[in-house]
Order: sequence, then C-alpha cells, then structure tokens
Amino acid sequence: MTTSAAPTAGQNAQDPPAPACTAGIRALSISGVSHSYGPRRALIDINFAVAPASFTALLGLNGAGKSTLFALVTRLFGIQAGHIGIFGHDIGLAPGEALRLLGVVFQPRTLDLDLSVTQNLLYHAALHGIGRRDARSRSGEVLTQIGLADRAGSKVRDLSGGQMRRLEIARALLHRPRLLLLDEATVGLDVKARADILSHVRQLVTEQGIGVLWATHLFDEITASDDLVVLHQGRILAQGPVARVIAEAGADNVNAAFMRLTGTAALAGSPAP
Ligand SMILES: Nc1ncnc2c1ncn2[C@@H]1O[C@H](COP(=O)(O)OP(=O)(O)OP(=O)(O)O)[C@@H](O)[C@H]1O
Repeated sequence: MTTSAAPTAGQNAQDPPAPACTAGIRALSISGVSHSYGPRRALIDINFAVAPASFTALLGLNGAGKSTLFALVTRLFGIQAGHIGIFGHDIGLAPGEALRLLGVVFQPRTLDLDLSVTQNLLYHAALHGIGRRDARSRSGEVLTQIGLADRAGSKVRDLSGGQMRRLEIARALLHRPRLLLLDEATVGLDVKARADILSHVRQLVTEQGIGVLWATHLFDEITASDDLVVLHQGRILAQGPVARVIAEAGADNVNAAFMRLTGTAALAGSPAP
C-alpha cells in the first residue's frame, strides 16, 4: 500500500510519506505473533499496537521476550506465526516499504569507535543509499535533534556512554523513520544520561510525530501519559494507557501493578506514577 500524503513540518519531499496522517493506521501492529527456539516458547500469541506519535513502553524482566520481538519486527528472524505491520505494510509481504519507515536501536553497541561522530553517520547513510551531500545535511539535523551537534567532529571513543547511545539514536533517525524501536537503550548508563536520552526520545514523539516502542525493565522510565505493554515469560499480561493498567491491576503505581500481574519481586529502578 502506498500513500501520497503531503510532507509535514520537518519533512522533505523525498522523505518517506507520513502514513501517520492516514486515519486508523497503526505505526506498529503485532497480531497473533508466536516464536519458539526449538522447544522453548519465547513469545506466545502476542497482540498489541503502537499508535503514531505515541510512546509505548514494553516492560518486562530479562528473558520476557523483548529482544525476540524486536528481532521479528526487524526481520532478523522469520515470522513463525502471526503478522507484523508497520504503518499498514505487512513486513512479510512488503518488507521494503515497512522497513523504510522503521528505525532501530539494538541493545549491543555497534558504533565504530575510531571514526568521528559524523563519519559514523555518513557511513550509515551510504548503506542506506543516501547521497553524500544529503547525508551531510541529515547528519547535522539528527545530531541537533538528539543534542550532539557540538560533538560532530569528536572521535566516538571520546564520547560518554550516554552520548554514544544518543549517537546510535541519531543514526537510527538518518533515513527519517516514522517508527522507532529501542531495546533497553539506557542499560548501563547513569541517572542523568538515562534522563537525557528519555527526554530526547520523548521529544521525537511530541515534535516529530514518531511512534516509539521502548523496551525496558525499569519502572522509572515510564510516565503516566505513556502506553504500556507488560510482557512476562513470553505472554502479554496487560496493555493500555498506564493509568488503566495500574487501575485494572488494583495497584497504585507501575511497580506494584507489575508485581501483582507477574507475582515477581521488585525490579531495579524507582517507582513510576
Ligand atoms: N537463540 C536462542 N536460543 C534459545 N533460546 C533463546 C534464544 N534467544 C532467546 N532465547 C530464550 O527466549 C526467551 C526470551 O529471550 P529474549 O532475549 O527475547 O528476552 P528479553 O526480554 O529480551 O531479555 P534480555 O533483555 O535479557 O535479552 C528466554 O527464555 C531466552 O532464554
């Protein structure tokens, strides 16, 4: 399916169309997805959606199945059961259209430490077939969006852990995706770096209209206005606006709701609203 939406603020005519404008289309839709590693069932009948211009937290302990889900959405793994759509494009049937609208930050870092910030971005842009001049202007643009413009010429090796993560987010934005997936993007970072990253990512939602799926195991990364999906041992235990998930669990914060739903002890991170 294609759309011919006019470019919105911050977009150029050659950018991917902004299907967010198309009523009812989800940035990401997961329907009936299951996945097994041999006899081990990692995901069991997963169903949820991420709306355009929304922040959805995918909350789960280690081993819940978050990375497996990301591997399916990005087509690292083939889909065994179910369907995944990105702005209405089925990733099995129209992978090119779907992946063009998707940006991803995986858990392991994949930057070239010996290149500069800009060189890393230019290299990645070339892989996406973005011309040199366009790549330079886009690099400046994404570095500004993510608060790294002053480090454009620095060697990546000289950046802090939080700055490296922000560079990875900038890199994921180079081809101007409309949906961004981040897998435990703040792991190993201090409180300030985590807050910086979250604040930049939330700005992408409110200012650029990007739909975000944020996988985490930390309650304090979730705010009252987010959508929440609670994933536990491969199953979704609850989903919806944070306030509704908390209320339906008969709890008064995300931490307590998670413990009630899963019967587990507290996770790292401080209580969310
Ligand atoms: N390659 C694999 N082979 C066999 N089992 C796997 C493989 N990868 C993941 N699993 C299992 O699938 C389940 C889900 O793992 P997954 O990595 O998706 O969870 P996660 O929520 O991302 O956790 P983490 O943050 O620790 O990666 C776990 O039980 C895990 O042991």
